Amino acid sequence: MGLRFSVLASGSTGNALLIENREVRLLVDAGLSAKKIDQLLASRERDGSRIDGILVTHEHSDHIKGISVFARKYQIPVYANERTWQELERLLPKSEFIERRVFRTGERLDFGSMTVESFETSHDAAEPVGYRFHSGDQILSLATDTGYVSDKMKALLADSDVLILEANHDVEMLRAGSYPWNVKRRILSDNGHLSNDAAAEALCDMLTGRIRRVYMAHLSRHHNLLDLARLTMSNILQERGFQIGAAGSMNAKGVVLMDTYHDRPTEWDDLLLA
Ligand SMILES: O=c1ccn([C@@H]2O[C@H](COP(=O)(O)O)[C@@H](O)[C@H]2O)c(=O)[nH]1
Repeated sequence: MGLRFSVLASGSTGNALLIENREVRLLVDAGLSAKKIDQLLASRERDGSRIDGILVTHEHSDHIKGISVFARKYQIPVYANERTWQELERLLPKSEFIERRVFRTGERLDFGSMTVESFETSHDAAEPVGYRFHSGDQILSLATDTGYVSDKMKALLADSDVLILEANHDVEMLRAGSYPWNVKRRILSDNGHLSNDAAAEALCDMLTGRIRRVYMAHLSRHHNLLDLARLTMSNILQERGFQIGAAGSMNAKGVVLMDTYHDRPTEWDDLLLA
């Protein structure tokens, strides 16, 4: 059954991903106000009353800010692993009124005809995860907020039709930027965020034939630019012999690099399309 998704918002001002097939609709993270999430959903002609679950990647505010209000307003169950739940219970207002579901890291959960699998990422949160969504023979994977892509992650992510992958910063922009040194050190660490170069290097190991599109996600507004991320990643990939396909081209050869935005959703992506 066909999967489609829209990255509703991506970056440290708030993250949310909408994914659905004909029967099931899920949100991953709700890191913006509930009002803003309502607006973003409306712009994709959806609303909160038909969301079957909210999956949480980790407890940082840009991933959970709107969860409490949104989940309670529409009575949507929230899924996270045990250690993330411990943090959510501490951080979220009125968390006792949220429908609490445990999604253990590494397990698969069936949501009707959609199966979701979580996997460990490398970030300075209690138990951060990424997710893979299976519907029929289609797979979408999401890996943001990770300072490092392990071989285990690479093997999972390589087996995806479409990948949403963090490309947070340009290393030189970050080094020259105004963040305090301890913040820069954190971002650059294995428990921080992937740079454009690191994302491309990891991608080189993952482009083994299946991945057709990669969404460059969680870009810093201070230390990155969409064009710079695209150029840096394209250069590295092309140097290694990979072809970069044209966005929007139905018969794109090679991998297509796609944009995400802080403040507006991406167009629907039907995984079935070439
Ligand atoms: O003063 C700050 C600014 C940012 N952070 C954290 O750094 C990373 C990257 O942020 P970008 O906005 O993508 O540049 C993110 O995790 C922020 O939360 C910070 O800790 N302190």
